[in-house]
Amino acid sequence: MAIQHFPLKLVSRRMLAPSVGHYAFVRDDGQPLDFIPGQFIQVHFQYADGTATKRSYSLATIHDHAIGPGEAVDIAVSYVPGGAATALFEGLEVGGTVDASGPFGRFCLMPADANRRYLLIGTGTGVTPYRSMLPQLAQAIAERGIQVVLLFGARTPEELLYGDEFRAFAAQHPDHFRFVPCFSRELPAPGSAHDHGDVRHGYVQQFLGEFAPDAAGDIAYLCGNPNMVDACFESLKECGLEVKQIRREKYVSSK
Ligand SMILES: Cc1cc2nc3c(=O)[nH]c(=O)nc-3n(C[C@H](O)[C@H](O)[C@H](O)COP(=O)(O)OP(=O)(O)OC[C@H]3O[C@@H](n4cnc5c(N)ncnc54)[C@H](O)[C@@H]3O)c2cc1C
Repeated sequence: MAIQHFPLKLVSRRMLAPSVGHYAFVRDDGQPLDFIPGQFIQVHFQYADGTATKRSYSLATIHDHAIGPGEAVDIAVSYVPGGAATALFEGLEVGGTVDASGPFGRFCLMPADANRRYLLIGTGTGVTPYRSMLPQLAQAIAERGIQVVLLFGARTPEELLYGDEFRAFAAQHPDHFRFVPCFSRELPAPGSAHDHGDVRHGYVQQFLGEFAPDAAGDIAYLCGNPNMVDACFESLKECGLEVKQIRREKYVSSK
């Protein structure tokens, strides 16, 4: 898939959590954006001294092929105190544009996968590739009857990005898709929206063993905080998964 350089115009934005924004752009050059769910784009800008820099953002768009002209190119941006791209995104108004390139990356579901189960593990905005993969997962459920476990690490219930959407998908596929939020700081209040039983209190890596990772049938995806990715990678290898069965995307700063 050819890498392209294109302008993105902001169409709308909303807060997903106190410090995470959902940004919906359209390509301002009227062209489609070919991508495979799980891939990311880069946003190019300059520091105050004029030095060029860029940051990477996973595509959150729920799609299973090219995003057509005028269709939304979605990303979720976590605001980092003092962050250069954070300042760019916080100051961006609807109608404003950013320079972007992409798509990049291989953190994707593979057509040749013959596994019985996907273990999808993410923290914070690291869950966005899985949002994008939902149509492909629905297809794999329909065609291959696969199981999917989504272990999503957030500090608090209000940081459960796209939680309603994942829960709705789980309700549509009750025998195949399990959504397990892990809250490191605070559990949902009894009776609140996220208080639906299948939640954990702690870090995602603490609960991997509960799902009995299985070298014979599993492929695991790890996305987000680099420490989480490393910890889960080691745990999964100890469970017998081969490196090729563990696909990783670390959200490191690309300054
Ligand atoms: C493949 C890939 C995909 C990515 N996808 C996303 C995505 O979908 N959404 C998203 O929000 N980010 C994503 N990131 C991270 C993103 O590219 C930026 O690194 C991040 O947004 C910080 O950029 P910034 O310019 O605001 O902060 P910077 O100016 O780069 O950093 C400012 C300060 O904050 C620290 N810092 C940087 N990142 C973090 C962090 N996450 N937590 C705490 N401190 C931090 C830095 O060390 C530095 O001290 C991705 C990274 C990669 C490599």
